[in-house]
Amino acid sequence: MTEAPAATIVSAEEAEQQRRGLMLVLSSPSGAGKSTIARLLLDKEDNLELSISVTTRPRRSSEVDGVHYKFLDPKRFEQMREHDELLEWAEVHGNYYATPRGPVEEAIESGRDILFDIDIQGTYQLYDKMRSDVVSVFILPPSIAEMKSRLFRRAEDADEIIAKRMKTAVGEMRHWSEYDYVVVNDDLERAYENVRAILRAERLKQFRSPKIGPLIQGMVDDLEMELRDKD
Ligand SMILES: Nc1ncnc2c1ncn2[C@@H]1O[C@H](COP(=O)(O)OP(=O)(O)OP(=O)(O)O)[C@@H](O)[C@H]1O
Ligand SMILES: Nc1nc2c(ncn2[C@@H]2O[C@H](COP(=O)(O)O)[C@@H](O)[C@H]2O)c(=O)[nH]1
Repeated sequence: MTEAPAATIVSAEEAEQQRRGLMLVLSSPSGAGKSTIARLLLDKEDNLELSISVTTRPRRSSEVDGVHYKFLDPKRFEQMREHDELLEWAEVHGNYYATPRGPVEEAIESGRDILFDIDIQGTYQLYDKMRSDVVSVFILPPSIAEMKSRLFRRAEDADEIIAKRMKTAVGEMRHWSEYDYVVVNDDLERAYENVRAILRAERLKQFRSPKIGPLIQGMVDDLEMELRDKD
């Protein structure tokens, strides 16, 4: 009897490569530590890149144009908005921020995961446009006092800007339950490991790799046929 060719999932890597990239969204009130966690993830995780936002906010001394943000004047920001070049945009703490559309669409079509450090307004817009691609994580500080002291220790913003950010925090924190996951950033290493675990598990959700289903079915069919032949 001629044996049917065995179906096989060639490798876990190949199965993984066939999937669409996912959009990992990190949000938090200012000072909870989402940018710090984002940096650790980007350092350690292959196949994960940052969505570099555009903003009209002035550059901080520690920031590099084109690496942390693309810094634009309000006129150029408005042009991008009018030309539909932005996937989402929002006014946050009195400045404009937005996600350029092109790099995100290119990454997820090519199976590369993309990390967003964006606020709740932007997250809602991504939910509206591409909910099944989005995995959202809300980062919480262990306490409001610690969040405030982190903002002062960071020493990047003037006191009145910190006061404005604390005010905005109230509205932002009310939306924590709209996120897929909540991670408390008390111990940085543990918080980072939790977000990493979320990313790794989400990559394996079966609906992200639609081609894996027929391969699994083929293996089951092969085994069934082999057992039937032996009977
Ligand atoms: N677990 C932690 N323990 C102590 N300090 C932390 C922890 N996580 C982050 N920090 C520090 O807190 C400060 C704020 O962190 P970060 O800039 O990542 O906050 P953020 O949520 O991105 O704020 P923003 O929205 O204002 O950019 C930084 O100085 C960072 O080094
Ligand atoms: N909706 C969007 N929000 C964004 C984007 N880029 C950053 N942000 C959020 O703005 C605040 C302030 O950021 P900061 O760098 O000035 O501290 C923070 O909540 C960010 O997550 C964006 O493209 N869209």
